[in-house]
Amino acid sequence: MSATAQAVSAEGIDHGAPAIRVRGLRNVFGSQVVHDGVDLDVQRGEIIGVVGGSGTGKSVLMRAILGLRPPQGGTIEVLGVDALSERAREEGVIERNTGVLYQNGALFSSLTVQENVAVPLKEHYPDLPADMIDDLAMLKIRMAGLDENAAPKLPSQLSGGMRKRAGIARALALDPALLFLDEPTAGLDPIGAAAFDELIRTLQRALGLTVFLITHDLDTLYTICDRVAVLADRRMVIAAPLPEVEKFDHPWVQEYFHGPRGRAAQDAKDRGR
Ligand SMILES: Nc1ncnc2c1ncn2[C@@H]1O[C@H](COP(=O)(O)OP(=O)(O)OP(=O)(O)O)[C@@H](O)[C@H]1O
Repeated sequence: MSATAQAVSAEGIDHGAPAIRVRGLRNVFGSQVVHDGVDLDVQRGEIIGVVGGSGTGKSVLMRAILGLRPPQGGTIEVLGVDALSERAREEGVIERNTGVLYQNGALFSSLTVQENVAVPLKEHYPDLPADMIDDLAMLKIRMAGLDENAAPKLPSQLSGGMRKRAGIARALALDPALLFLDEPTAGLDPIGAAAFDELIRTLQRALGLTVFLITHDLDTLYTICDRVAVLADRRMVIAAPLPEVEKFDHPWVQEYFHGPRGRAAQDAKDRGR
């Protein structure tokens, strides 16, 4: 078997391919064109921060990459797999290799934390014995920085920060190569947000994850993102390391990074936050 053949798994995952490759993506709702020619490459093992004004289509982009909503045009590859293909959808390839933390945590309110984390395990590995599922769920709960005491609690019995950690535990359930986070620090106080950023960075390094992170939080961009991608004018106007993005000549970018909040975040980074 050649090296190339070995790098491609039975389910079609190409371990040499970029984590995400989007070309010419077009998304339309009725008469509203949200994306018109979005291109994006996400490299293995990077944390990419996706920013843009409200309604520029950050969540729509994430849902398209996850195969949750077919776009009106363009191509999407995730780990070398055509994410829009029938086969990928039918076999759940993208779902099995990605973990997602939605904005509100999206936990099942009637299930405990441990039961929530077990849901994807039971769905994808129905033959796993129950005690093994419990052990795996507990491991993910600890990896997300939660105490074991949180496991039997319902989401309503947790603080906002703990709920997000429970969401991360569930996102990690299937040992994904890619983690998608939709505004992970929204609603957290600054100390909680900084701790959450730290958790993401630690997990990314320890597990070699690729992280696609939608955020409005400038501190998150400055502290943990390797590159920043900016959605504006219905496309990705730049995807580059922050120093390059800060200098990019675009009105939204200039306002965002050099307005009062942008300057405060830069100062905080310089002081070591
Ligand atoms: N299911 C849908 N039906 C109709 N329009 C939609 C749908 N989903 C998204 N849109 C529209 O697409 C645009 C982009 O939405 P999206 O949620 O991706 O924005 P966003 O960049 O994530 O915004 P925010 O930063 O405010 O969360 C919005 O104008 C929204 O109204």
